[in-house]
Amino acid sequence: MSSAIINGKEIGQEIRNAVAERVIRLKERGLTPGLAVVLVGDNQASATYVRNKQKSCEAIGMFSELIKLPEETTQEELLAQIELLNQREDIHGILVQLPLPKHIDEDTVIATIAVEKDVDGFSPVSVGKMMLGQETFLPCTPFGVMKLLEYSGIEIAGKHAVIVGRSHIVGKPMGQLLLQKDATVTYTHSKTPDLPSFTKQADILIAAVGRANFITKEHVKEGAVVIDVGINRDDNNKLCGDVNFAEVDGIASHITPVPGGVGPMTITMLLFNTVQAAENTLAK
Ligand SMILES: Nc1nc2c(c(=O)[nH]1)N[C@@H](CN(C=O)c1ccc(C(=O)N[C@@H](CCC(=O)O)C(=O)O)cc1)CN2
Repeated sequence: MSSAIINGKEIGQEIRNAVAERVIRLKERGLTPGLAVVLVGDNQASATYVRNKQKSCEAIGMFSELIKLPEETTQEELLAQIELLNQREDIHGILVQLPLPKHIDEDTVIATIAVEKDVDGFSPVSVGKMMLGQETFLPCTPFGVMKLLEYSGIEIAGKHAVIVGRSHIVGKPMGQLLLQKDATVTYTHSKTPDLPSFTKQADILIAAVGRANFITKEHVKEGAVVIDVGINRDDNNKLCGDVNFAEVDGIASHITPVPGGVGPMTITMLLFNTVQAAENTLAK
């Protein structure tokens, strides 16, 4: 029997509808949530993601502004732009699209975003608060995965979650969020020896390693929930995840497809965080 598909497009749309209602309420109070999207350089994939983010904002009545800077922008110029956005009252969320050109230090740039506008949840203060379980903006991709599990009725407490990948924006926070919901969490990565001996123990397997079709049937326990965070191109330039879907389908109880699984949730949770940031300004 095939695995149940966790449909990120459908779940994302349901959440976006609820976020759109919150935008209407804010506008009734004279406040339009505003997102600034900063894109540096000519990365084509980044340009597409940024366009999608702006379209998604418009679709639910939010304001978005694109700050498009050339590849040769200096770090100082970029930091000055962020400082200006930090001051603007019509901008509630700021995101700097990653990756940045090599001559710019991502950590320094992210740390410059005001924490109350850090809707990507990447700044050291946001990450620290998340680790402590304090209220803050959660990074959009792991936050989206938590929503996928919740909307699919998947129990987390007491389950063994195995994360493959240890990036700052997905793997590390993912483990923390699952831990906060009482999962037992194991972190693994591309250099873990005998990886299948770990992944085979997973009730919930999160693949966030960034390698096309890396997770095969030998990695997956019968009945596991498999969440594929990867966005890769295969040898035929076709979009694919970190999980070999054809092999794992039928072994997992539930699986996310690529495209249409985790990806749409990343933008959904960005909208969610930006509306929250706007609401927070009224609560002050
Ligand atoms: N500042 C940030 N930079 C980056 C982030 C991020 O969360 N914040 N994440 C990724 C890219 N990303 C958003 O920026 C992103 C990637 C993929 C998708 C998505 O919807 N994917 C679709 C397929 C899209 C396609 O056809 O190419 C899917 O999986 O269905 C959304 C957002 C790195 N940078």
